Amino acid sequence: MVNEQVDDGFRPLIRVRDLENRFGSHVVHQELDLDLERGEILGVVGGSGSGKSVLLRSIVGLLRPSAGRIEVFGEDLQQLSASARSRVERRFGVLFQRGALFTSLTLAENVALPLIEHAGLPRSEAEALARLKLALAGLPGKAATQYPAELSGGMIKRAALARALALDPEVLFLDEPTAGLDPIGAAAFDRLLMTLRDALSLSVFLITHDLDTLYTACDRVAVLAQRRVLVAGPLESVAATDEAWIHDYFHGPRGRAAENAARTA
Ligand SMILES: Nc1ncnc2c1ncn2[C@@H]1O[C@H](COP(=O)(O)OP(=O)(O)OP(=O)(O)O)[C@@H](O)[C@H]1O
Repeated sequence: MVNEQVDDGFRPLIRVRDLENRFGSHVVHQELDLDLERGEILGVVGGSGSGKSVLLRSIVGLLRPSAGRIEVFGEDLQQLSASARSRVERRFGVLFQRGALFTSLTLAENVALPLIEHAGLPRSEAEALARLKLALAGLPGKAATQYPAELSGGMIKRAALARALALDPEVLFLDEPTAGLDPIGAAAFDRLLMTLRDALSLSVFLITHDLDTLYTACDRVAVLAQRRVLVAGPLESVAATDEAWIHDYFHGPRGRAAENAARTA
């Protein structure tokens, strides 16, 4: 694997080595290595079914890998006790592919839930803090009392982001956050992500099929193919890799359009 890392003298925040994930005889990952550096937005791309979401679930502790090592903040997740692991996992914020908000709760109640359940805050304080998180995610004040069904797709994504930020995470995991958004909404979400990364010193693991996001928001890109991370590095060097899927992805009509848009921006 080619893994051009940011040489800032620190260990990577997340270090995945020799990861294997299999479901029965279906091997999804084998000998997969990946680093997430502190403060970076890492774009994770790959064909449908290449194992991007499975990788995310392995790192955040929702799926036990078949083999390999996942170090987070310098600690090997498999070696930790359940309570130590849950302390590590509390430092993660996750936005899943379909947002996964509770439809029977208002946005403030949705965002307050982790604050009540995991931080033990009383409801009134949790909901006050939830309103701040919703504002941080760019939602107007009145959104706090609205239900998910009353909102546009873009607002739902922002609310899910607010919930992912509820416990002040250090690392944010996003699974296709701009899927289903119109190009203007997607570009606004990309800008919000960069602003939050800078303001909150976040590190971001971002699964995306959105080429514009890769060009505008990501510091590095990792390509999943052939059960592993085939290449990881700055976008220009990844796009120049001589491999059929990578070539078609970055140099097809959509890839060229995204590159031109980024150049003229
Ligand atoms: N719980 C599971 N049981 C069995 N197979 C699974 C399970 N979860 C994922 N898989 C399989 O693992 C493979 C990788 O799935 P994954 O969802 O990670 O792909 P992906 O790269 O995120 O795809 P997409 O871009 O379409 O979202 C798929 O073949 C999927 O069917």
